Amino acid sequence: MKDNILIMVSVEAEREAVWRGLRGDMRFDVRLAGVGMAAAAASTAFALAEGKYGLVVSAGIAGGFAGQAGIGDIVVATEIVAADLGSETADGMLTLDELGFGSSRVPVDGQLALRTAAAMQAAGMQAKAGPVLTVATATGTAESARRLAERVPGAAAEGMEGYGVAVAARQLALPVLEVRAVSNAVGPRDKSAWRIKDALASLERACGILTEVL
Ligand SMILES: O=C(O)c1cccc(C(=O)CC[C@H]2O[C@@H](n3cnc4c(=O)[nH]cnc43)[C@H](O)[C@@H]2O)c1
Repeated sequence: MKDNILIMVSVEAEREAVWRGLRGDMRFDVRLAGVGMAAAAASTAFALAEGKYGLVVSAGIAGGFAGQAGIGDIVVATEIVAADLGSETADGMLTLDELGFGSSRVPVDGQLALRTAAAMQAAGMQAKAGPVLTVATATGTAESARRLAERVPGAAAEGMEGYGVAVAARQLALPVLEVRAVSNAVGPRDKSAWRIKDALASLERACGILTEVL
């Protein structure tokens, strides 16, 4: 890709891991989005107003859904889904699409997502392509994890920023990718079980592959 690429991460530790992986590739800018959809959308819009980019990437650590992505695995989003954005009803949740207020899903370039995941696999990484959820509240119970997996079949990972980054990119008709390294299982909250170092090491390696694929 000839155009510059904007990578949005939520916290400094992620930014450092991404930078190490990019090994000085000057096509990439890495910016802090903050935590959560709103901060991510605002920070991305600000970054896009300042620079000219051909692709926007949301990157960071994430929770992995059981049976889909384990600790240290990489998930490249095939779609970015705001999984808890909408309205609760007695019969379940209504998405933005069902409410007629736009869409809770942002499509990504499916070919690019598959190619990126395949390049990571070819380099020996545990990587897969699948839906990545954006949630306002990190999942903390088995029941919530089950409900989300049912709402979005094949959901592979959840983070808190992807949809915000993607909505900002979409305003300028820019393509978007989301790359997440799994630090914990989606389910009952147990911060002592988070393997942030492992996830950051995977994220670093994944970003090395991005320099070859993009
Ligand atoms: O404590 C640290 O050293 C540290 C280093 C890097 C990142 C963190 C974070 O806590 C980042 C928060 C960020 O992580 C995403 N995330 C991770 N797991 C989940 C999850 O199970 N559900 C939702 N989001 C998750 C999320 O995108 C947060 O913004 C700490």
